[in-house]
Amino acid sequence: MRAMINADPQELAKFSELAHRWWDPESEFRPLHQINPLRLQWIDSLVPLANKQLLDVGCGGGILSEAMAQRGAAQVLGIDLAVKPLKVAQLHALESGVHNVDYREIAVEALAAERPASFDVVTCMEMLEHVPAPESVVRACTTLVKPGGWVFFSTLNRNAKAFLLAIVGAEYVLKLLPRGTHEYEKFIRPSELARWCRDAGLELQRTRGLEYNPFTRHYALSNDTSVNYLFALRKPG
Ligand SMILES: C[S@@+](CC[C@H](N)C(=O)[O-])C[C@H]1O[C@@H](n2cnc3c(N)ncnc32)[C@H](O)[C@@H]1O
Repeated sequence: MRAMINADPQELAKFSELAHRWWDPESEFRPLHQINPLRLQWIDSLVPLANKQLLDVGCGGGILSEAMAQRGAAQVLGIDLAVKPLKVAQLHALESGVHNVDYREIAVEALAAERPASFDVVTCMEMLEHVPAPESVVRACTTLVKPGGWVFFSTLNRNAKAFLLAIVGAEYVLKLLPRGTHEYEKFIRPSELARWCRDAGLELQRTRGLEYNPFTRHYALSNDTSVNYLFALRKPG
């Protein structure tokens, strides 16, 4: 019997369908391209990535995985369950001549059973709001990181402002994202994510918000976690 996989096939199909545009900075993936230098810089400032073993969970087309590899990581493994984005990621790394990144189609829970305590840093960005049981992803990421290592999550908060900005604004008014990209019920309050992390055995170190300015069309890190936010956590050593 096949084990139950913690994934929504419609979500995976959605990302596969758009995969060929992943690296087009003017496509639906423009927001990921824009936030990438900000999150990369923040992560690298907390835990210098050079010579580290990194895991990027829900890596998609590899925007963050490849950037972390280029920062000098010893090795980056990007995993996802959508096949086409992984192929795009692989091809892009080949074209960029980046050799210290690998991609694999495997559930994070399965990798946790295979390679516990193997990574210095685990990143899982903009992914938790697309899975049926995000707390299971949090537990698996905790298993995968070495004692003393760091885990980073980013996701969307669940409140009226996030609904207005991340769904009505981004999908319907500004059309930054295709309609149906996000489902409000799957958004996660910081208090919920903090509880799952605590229960898994992670200690919260820092929280940052990500703000979008529709006039300048730019993102910035801020203290406002009401829409998009990031957590930096550590597994006790
Ligand atoms: C919005 S994209 C974010 C991609 C990347 N993490 C980034 O921030 O640049 C969400 C990704 O999560 C992946 N995803 C959704 N459900 C997943 C699951 N259950 N396991 C692994 N990846 C999943 C999708 O295929 C997609 O690549």
